[in-house]
Amino acid sequence: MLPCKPSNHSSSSPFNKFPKSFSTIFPSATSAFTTYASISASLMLLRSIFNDLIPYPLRKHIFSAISSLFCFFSGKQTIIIDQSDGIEPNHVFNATELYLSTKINPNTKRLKVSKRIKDKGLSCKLDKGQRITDSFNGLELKWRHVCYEVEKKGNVTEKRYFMLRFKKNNGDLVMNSYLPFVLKSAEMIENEMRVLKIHTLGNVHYGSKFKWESIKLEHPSTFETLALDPELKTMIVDDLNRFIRRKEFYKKVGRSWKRGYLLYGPPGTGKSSLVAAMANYLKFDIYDLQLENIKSDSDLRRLLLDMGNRSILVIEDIDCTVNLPDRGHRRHGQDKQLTLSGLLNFVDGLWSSCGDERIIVLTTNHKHRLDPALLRPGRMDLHIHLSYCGMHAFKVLAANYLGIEGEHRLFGEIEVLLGATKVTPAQVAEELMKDEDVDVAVEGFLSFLKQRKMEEDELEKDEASKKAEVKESRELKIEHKYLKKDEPLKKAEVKESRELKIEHKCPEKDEVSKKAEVKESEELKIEHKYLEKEEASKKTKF
Ligand SMILES: Nc1ncnc2c1ncn2[C@@H]1O[C@H](COP(=O)(O)OP(=O)(O)OP(=O)(O)O)[C@@H](O)[C@H]1O
Repeated sequence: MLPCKPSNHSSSSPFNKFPKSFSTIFPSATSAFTTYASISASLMLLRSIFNDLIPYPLRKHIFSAISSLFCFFSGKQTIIIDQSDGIEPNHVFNATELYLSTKINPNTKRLKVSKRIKDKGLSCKLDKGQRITDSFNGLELKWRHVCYEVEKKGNVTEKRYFMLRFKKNNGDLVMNSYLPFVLKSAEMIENEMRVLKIHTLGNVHYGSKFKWESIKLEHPSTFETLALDPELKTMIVDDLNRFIRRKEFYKKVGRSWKRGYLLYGPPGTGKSSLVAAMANYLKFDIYDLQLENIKSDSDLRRLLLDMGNRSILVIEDIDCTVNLPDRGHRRHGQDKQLTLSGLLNFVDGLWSSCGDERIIVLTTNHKHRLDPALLRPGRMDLHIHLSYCGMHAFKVLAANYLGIEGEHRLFGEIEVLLGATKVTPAQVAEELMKDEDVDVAVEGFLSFLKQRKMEEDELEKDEASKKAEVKESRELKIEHKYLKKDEPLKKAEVKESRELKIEHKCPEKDEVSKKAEVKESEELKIEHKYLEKEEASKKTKF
């Protein structure tokens, strides 16, 4: 530690080390402060006089003329990016703000930090007046965030812009490469930070008009956690990637940039989980449309037009939500009802072109019940069948729920049973969650499968015996019918035989009568002979 020197104004004062003239040149701290205060007061006075005397438009012109003059001599070029373009927000401004928030460094003196409840982390922005230097392809780019106040009819509003300065003659590079790079980077950052939402029809309806209401989508399903056949999974992911990167292709071939998926399969096979995985993968919002709440085609049209881009419209259980009459079956006086054609119009009609990057997903447990018009190519581009759990899907679930990477001693037995039973991924998931101990959980699942197999076998037996019963009763019915059919035949036969008998009896009768006739003729003959004899004797007497 340095020893404290006693204060001695005579020779030890630092000021005394300088020549006498120096202390007269530099004023004391008090007089310097007084001078500063009076200068700034005069400047403020001048500023308010300037503001009062010169109207705002003229002031603006003066300032811009001064800054142009300054730019001319400085050898720099300047780009101004205003907060708004007329009444619309300026997309470049928002993108710049987002991009620059990633360029903040420890030298940045003042930041604005915020976080909304739904945001993932803190968001930092440049405060007004702050500067940042960026570099791009060896070019130095100086940004400044400028805020100013505008007074209009007594109301003061704050306006903001970003000022970008760079060396002259680099305008082309900045306009054609750097600013597009800023926009692209901002889009990527936005995707990264984007809070996905699920929109549903609110309970409240304003003047009988339903409105979308949204909450944060927190479904954790991803393609990694989804238990699907690997080939099917790859096919779906490839299809989504192709759809996203083919904006220009859709334009070229004259199709609206949308894609339709039909997911079908038994309950609990992961249809809703697949929709959530798609949304998380693409960073698309979900619009969950419950058709049973919609009364007419015009309601449907309005809701669909209210949807945002980069979204997935989901209509779950389309086969049982509503009974949609089609164009031909619309009853007279019911023009306002919801129709199948109204829905189809959205799927591939004119309304479908209102909006970009839209995916439509219909789900059903019974594909065969759907109207063929809905399944026509071009409406539902891909039909995805989600089925019972196979070994691949089981391994994904075992890894997710129990952390089993690779094999387990009971997997062989499980594979055989899975091939012989019908178990949905939802049932597997439920069983695997029953215990935290891996072995206990897998053993539990194996006994569940055995139990299922026994139940299914019994059910099969029951069904087989029922089928046999049904078959038997059918045969009996057929026999009965045959017998019934035979009865008139038999009656006819009996009648015929009777008639034949009668006919048979008749010749007997004839014989009797013939005999009688013969007898009669014989008697007549005898009578005749007797008469002839009598006459002959009479003749001899005479
Ligand atoms: N393929 C799967 N991969 C991972 N988990 C799944 C899968 N299928 C079902 N599950 C699990 O089962 C639960 C229910 O599945 P989900 O709701 O996706 O089935 P669904 O086919 O949509 O059923 P429903 O037809 O009844 O709506 C999910 O929360 C998930 O935990």
